[in-house]
Parts: sequence; C-alpha cells; structure tokens
Amino acid sequence: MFVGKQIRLSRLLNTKSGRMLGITVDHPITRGVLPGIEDIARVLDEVVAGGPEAVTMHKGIAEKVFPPHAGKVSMIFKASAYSTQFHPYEEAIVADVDEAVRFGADAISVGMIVGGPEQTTQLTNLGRISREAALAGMPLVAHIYPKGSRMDDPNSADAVAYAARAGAELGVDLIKTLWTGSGESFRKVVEACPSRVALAGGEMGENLEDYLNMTREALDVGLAGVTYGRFVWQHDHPAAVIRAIAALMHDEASVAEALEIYEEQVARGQEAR
Ligand SMILES: O=C(CO)COP(=O)(O)O
Repeated sequence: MFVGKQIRLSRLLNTKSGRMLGITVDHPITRGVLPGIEDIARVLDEVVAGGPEAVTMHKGIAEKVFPPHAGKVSMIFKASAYSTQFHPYEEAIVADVDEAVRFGADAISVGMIVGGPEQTTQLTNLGRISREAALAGMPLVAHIYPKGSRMDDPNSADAVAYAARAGAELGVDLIKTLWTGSGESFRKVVEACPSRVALAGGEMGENLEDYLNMTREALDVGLAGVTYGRFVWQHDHPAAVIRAIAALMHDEASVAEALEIYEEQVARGQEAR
C-alpha cells in the first residue's frame, strides 16, 4: 500500500477501535432537500460536535461549508450521485480523484447500484475510479447497494454479499451497504468480503434504540464502520446520538450503556443552554 493511502486511512479510522464512525450529508440530490438538511452549515456544526471520524459530502458543500471543520474531522469526498426518483438504478459520476486531492479529502466515495443490466456502467465507473484512487494514494469508499432493476430482495444476505464482494473485487477499501436484518445473516456478508464493511442507516421513522441495536448486532459479527445520515442529523440531538454510537463502536458499550450516554449528553447540552 502506498504510504499516502495508509496515512489517509489512519485519519479515517478511530485509533482505539480501528473502526470508522462516518456521517453523510450528501442526501439532497438523492432524496430532495429533506427536512433538517436545509441549513447545511448548522447540520455540519452539530454533527462535528459529536466527534465522528469522518463526514461525507459533495464538492460544493466541501468548498463552501467544510473549511472551518478541517483538522477536526476527516472529509470523504463524494464523487457520484443518484436519485431515488429520477434515476434509481444509476449513479452519475460527478467528480474525480484529482478534485478529491485538490479538496484535501481523506477518501473518495463513489456509489454503485448492482443487480441489473445497468451495473455495466457502474462497474466501469468504479473500476476507473479505483485505478485513479490507487495511483493517488487515496482510500476508496463505496456505497454499494443491490437495488438494481433485476433484484428481488435487496436486503437478502445473498444480495448484500454480492454487492459487498463486488466492491472488494474492484479494490474498494470500505464498502457501505445495507443491513440484512440480523447479525447471523450479516455475518455472511462480512465473511464473504475481504474489505471493511460499513452500514448505511435509514429513515428517521425508527427509534434510536432500534438503530443502536442494529449497530451492536453488526459490530458483533465484524462490522468495521458506519456511515449514517438521516436518523442522526434529523434527530433533535445529533451530537448526543453520535456519542452513543461511538460508545458502541469504540468502547464496546452495550445498547443500554449507549442509551445512558445519549441521555447524559442531552442533559449536559440542556444545562449548557
Ligand atoms: O449514506 C447515505 C447517503 O449517502 C445514507 O444515509 P442514511 O440512509 O443513513 O440517511
């Protein structure tokens, strides 16, 4: 491994656990300007206050909003975009490795949808970015979801293992993918993937404890990271949520302990007001 990639990777991974707690704020092209993400400067302030290892964003946000946070958190530069409404099966490439280098990014992130004929272009794009990232010593993160037009059950262990392994085959360092519903089924995904596997989050509808339970179960079978978005920054107390997740990931806390940390953080924040 080039030393540059090793150094950047070390900025992404927690020194204690070797895992990455990442928060994504790249949703508007995918899902619209969701409630809670309108004021992106405020969102980033609240997220960074929770102390995650990394935040993922597109170039325009990196340019306009990220600079005050440089040095406090790593930046993952998003280089593709899709839309659940307009082009759900295809990620468009919107940036490249040279730009990621110029923006001071610690990793580049690309999405790929597998499970349909559209994956031909997706594989071509990921293969190219993987080659360019390797040459630049830039870690490669990929969101790989088996949500292609021929996939019946994107959350099945076979589908998710296929997606994760496709990323590993193409040299992705950290693959973010979907939860399969249980630790037992997720173990199959982790065991079939020689790269680090990270989990995506989901909608705000579910409660915090459900997300903490999912995270704990996945960590127990080898999860190496999370890249959570909506349920964190749409929450009333994003920094407290992040600290609770960090306790699970870096201190091997139980869900009950993580919930206590969440309550403490909320109380402390309210006292400070
Ligand atoms: O990482 C994501 C978008 O890039 C998904 O985040 P959530 O599903 O947790 O909102």
